[in-house]
Amino acid sequence: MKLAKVLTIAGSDSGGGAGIQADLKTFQELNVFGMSAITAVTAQNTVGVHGVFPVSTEALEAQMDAIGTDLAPQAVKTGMLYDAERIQLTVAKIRQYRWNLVVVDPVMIAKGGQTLLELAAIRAVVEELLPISTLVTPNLPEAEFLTGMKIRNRKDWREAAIRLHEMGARYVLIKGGHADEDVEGTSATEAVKSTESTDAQEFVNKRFSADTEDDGERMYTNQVVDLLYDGVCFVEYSGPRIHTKHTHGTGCTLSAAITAELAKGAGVREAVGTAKAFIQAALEHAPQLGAGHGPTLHAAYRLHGPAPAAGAAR
Ligand SMILES: Nc1ncnc2c1ncn2[C@@H]1O[C@H](COP(=O)(O)OP(=O)(O)OP(=O)(O)O)[C@@H](O)[C@H]1O
Ligand SMILES: Cc1ncc(COP(=O)(O)O)c(N)n1
Repeated sequence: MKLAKVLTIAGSDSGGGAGIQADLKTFQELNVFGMSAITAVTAQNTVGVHGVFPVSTEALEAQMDAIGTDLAPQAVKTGMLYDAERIQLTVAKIRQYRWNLVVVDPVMIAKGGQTLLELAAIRAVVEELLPISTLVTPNLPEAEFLTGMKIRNRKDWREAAIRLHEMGARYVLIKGGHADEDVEGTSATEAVKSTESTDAQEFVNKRFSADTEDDGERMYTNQVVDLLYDGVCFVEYSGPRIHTKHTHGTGCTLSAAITAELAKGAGVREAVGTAKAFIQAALEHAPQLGAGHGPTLHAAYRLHGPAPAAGAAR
């Protein structure tokens, strides 16, 4: 059988747990041929992000052209795109080369709170990236940023998915890793307050004014649930919450696994189920590295098999 080719357009994580490194490890584990276009280099370890160095737009364009003119990928994933200029360039190349299976992980803020996407670029994510995406995979704070609404309960969660679908994403997966946090104090609202860009403040504040009443069902605590919406149906993927601080790169790994499965021909529902089992196993067997938030074990799904009860859709 022909080997499926997959491209990740994302930032490099020197610590190896997230970004390009997590994506390529995941692609390898799921038997697809991984390729990369690097948007920014981060100096990062389990303790935090110590530096962010954007790659020139010329260098980013040259990487995407090199792949587009020779190694046509079956599916593409975007991760940390850093700013509006790099988002616009990425969208232009996706259109030029007709890459039409596109998984967008709208990476904005690292687990440690450091900004990985300039706030002024949120407008470009909404207006340019979402309309060309097959699937968008925000975590809860990112879903709040993109929709402008607070997500306090399961009713809000579904409402946010509907809004993201209306904004142009064909499928929406809102991940629940952050559902055990204090929703009032999410990094989304805190980050808006601290930004120096008035354009970003105006844009995000306007979006946050569309608030909803807190009258829905409560969030989940013992389970981690990811919610998929296709414009008609909701599907929940549920697995036991693993109580660990080693969750660095879980979002990158999940979306990379989905991309790999789509490239091999799976449908979105099936691909998300496999990816959820992949990340569950990777978290359960996290190698306990570093002094801070360590990485997961990307080889765990192959070495130990899918974790029981992971990836169950209902
Ligand atoms: N403690 C946990 N136990 C089990 N599954 C988890 C846990 N934390 C996250 N997950 C799973 O990991 C995936 C990523 O979820 P999360 O909401 O943490 O995304 P994220 O914040 O984008 O990740 P990151 O920013 O670390 O890359 C989801 O499939 C989620 O269900
Ligand atoms: C280059 C890069 N891309 C993505 C993330 C998000 O991962 P996390 O939220 O676990 O820090 C990251 N830290 N670094």
